[in-house]
Amino acid sequence: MINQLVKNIKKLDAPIVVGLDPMLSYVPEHIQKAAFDEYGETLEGAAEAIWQYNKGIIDSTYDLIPAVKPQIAMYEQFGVPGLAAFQKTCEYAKSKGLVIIGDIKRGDIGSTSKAYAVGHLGQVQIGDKKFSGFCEDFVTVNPYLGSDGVRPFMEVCKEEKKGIFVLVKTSNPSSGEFQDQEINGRPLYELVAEKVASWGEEVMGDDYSYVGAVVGATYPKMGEILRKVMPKSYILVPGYGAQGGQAKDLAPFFNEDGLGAIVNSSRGIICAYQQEKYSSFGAENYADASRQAVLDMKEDLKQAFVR
Ligand SMILES: O=C(O)c1cc(=O)[nH]c(=O)n1[C@@H]1O[C@H](COP(=O)(O)O)[C@@H](O)[C@H]1O
Repeated sequence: MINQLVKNIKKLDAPIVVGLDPMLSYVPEHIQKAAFDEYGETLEGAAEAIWQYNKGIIDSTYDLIPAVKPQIAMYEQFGVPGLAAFQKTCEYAKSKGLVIIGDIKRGDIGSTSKAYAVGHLGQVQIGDKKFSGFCEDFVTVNPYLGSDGVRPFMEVCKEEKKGIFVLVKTSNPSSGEFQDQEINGRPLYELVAEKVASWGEEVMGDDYSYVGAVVGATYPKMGEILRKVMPKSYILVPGYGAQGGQAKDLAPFFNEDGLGAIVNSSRGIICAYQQEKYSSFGAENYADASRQAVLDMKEDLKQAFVR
């Protein structure tokens, strides 16, 4: 899948992933009304609303972007119907040729990580048959439990030719509380990055590894160091846009050839119609506003390559 992701990025000249993080308050009134008329103001109604909202965004952007990143928390808040909307969103995006990065941030003791990996990236054995519970191509993995919490994901990735993005330096304001702590004079995120590089060598695609990393756009200086520590790992870069990360700071995350990183924007794209800049589209045309926001992001990111 890493080969497919790189291929899509090259073809579209767009190192962009749209984060499908739907909150009910983002869903335009007319979509909410139709869903609630059909299912009532229930979990099912909310799940239908976020699915229809996602579908509109996918339909208006799939030809511009290589991948989407649905954040499972936004779906889980609506319980089982929400998870069904997550699955429907992943399947639909896949049918449009998009690579799916499931933002699930899992990681546990080995046997439990194995179940997460099988459920989201692999296939579960039932009797003589195997079934895919969910169908992502990549998932995000929390490395706090160490190698035995990550290796089960790597094993499934090897079998299924899928991939993971391991949290190395996250974009949030408190990320330094633990991640920047020094151990023998070196920050923890650098030690995690070294581990990512060595795990990555075990499961290589053509040019990049099945094991990628997450590094926040909000920490570009660290991004510069981490790019060098993990030369074969693709870096998923969240934090652009709504969290304040700017295109001018993104150059260090990329290699000289413009590859090596993919930048996520969730609210900046999916809620574009609620921003002053795109207000002329109106709620009815929210998906067109999202398309314009992707085109503007693509243009904006070109600054990252002006070194
Ligand atoms: O793994 C992630 O994607 C992630 C890591 C990180 O360090 N920071 C971060 O914001 N994210 C996710 O990226 C998305 C950012 O959303 P926006 O701030 O709306 O673009 C959310 O789904 C976050 O959960």
